[in-house]
Amino acid sequence: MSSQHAPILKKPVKIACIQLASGADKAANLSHARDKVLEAAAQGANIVVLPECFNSPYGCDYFPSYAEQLQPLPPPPDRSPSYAALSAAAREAGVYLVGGSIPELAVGPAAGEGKWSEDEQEEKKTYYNTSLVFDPEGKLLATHRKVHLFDIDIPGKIKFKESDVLSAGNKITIVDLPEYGKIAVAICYDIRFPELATVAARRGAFAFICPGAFNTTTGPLHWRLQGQARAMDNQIYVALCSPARDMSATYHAWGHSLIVDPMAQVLVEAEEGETIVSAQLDGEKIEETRKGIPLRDQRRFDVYPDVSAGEGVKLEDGLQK
Ligand SMILES: O=C(O)CCC(=O)C(=O)O
Repeated sequence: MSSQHAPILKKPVKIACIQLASGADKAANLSHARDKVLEAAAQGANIVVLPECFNSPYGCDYFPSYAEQLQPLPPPPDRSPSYAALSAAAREAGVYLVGGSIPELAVGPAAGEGKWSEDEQEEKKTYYNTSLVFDPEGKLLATHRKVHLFDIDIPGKIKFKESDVLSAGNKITIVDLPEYGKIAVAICYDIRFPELATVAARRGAFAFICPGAFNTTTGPLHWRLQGQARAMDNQIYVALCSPARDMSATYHAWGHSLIVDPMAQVLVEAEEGETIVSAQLDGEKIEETRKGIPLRDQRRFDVYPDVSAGEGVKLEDGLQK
């Protein structure tokens, strides 16, 4: 067996997606998320996923007022209560925690644009949609800033323009969970760009994990399909974690958190209310799928380029300090 075909998931792992009901009260959202993470852990989950923007309502109007400054890392609890809550929940529950996403505020040099005077720093505010990943000791393993901003306009249905407020991240995020192997983390609209999952899978990820908040227009058509497509193309597991739907909110999340196996079978799928869905992931299933349909040995990089290769791929290499 060549190293390319070595097992990519070292042992079976149970993953849980928490389809969280959040409201306008950030402290209440954080405390509720903690309870649900503990509940998922009590059900045997080793990796727990929260939804996109789990500490706030979702929408451009909310990003600045809910944003927290993460850098320099680690932030003290008064600067980032969400970081503190996620780290504590991961530790308390003893799980790897993909902390959905939160609006992040980067100020001055932390925004990555060089060095400014204090006055100038005040003016240089950059917002990101950022996911934080913690280990079972509560240590931050990685951050992912949403790479593809959700800017769409479907006349009469939905118009959304994250780029009015947010800046885009510029790294593909692959996180090593030492006991299990590598996962890829992306956020919502990122899933529509198949390169991210393909790069991650070809670089050894066993799962593509995507906190997301599709809506009642695109959700019914594309949410499950995107999950199955990324799983099928790459012969890996995919987990999509949505907020619960709240018809009193300005944005109506689709819900339907789901977990897909490497054959693109949906193992479990929620409806729209608050719930936890979970599934056992098994490296044997990945290997069996790849043996049966041996895409990995049949690619024609003499005919088209390998998107996962070369200097052009920008990976999260540690943390954005
Ligand atoms: O791609 C879609 O249809 C929805 C994406 C989205 O809601 C998001 O990126 O937050």
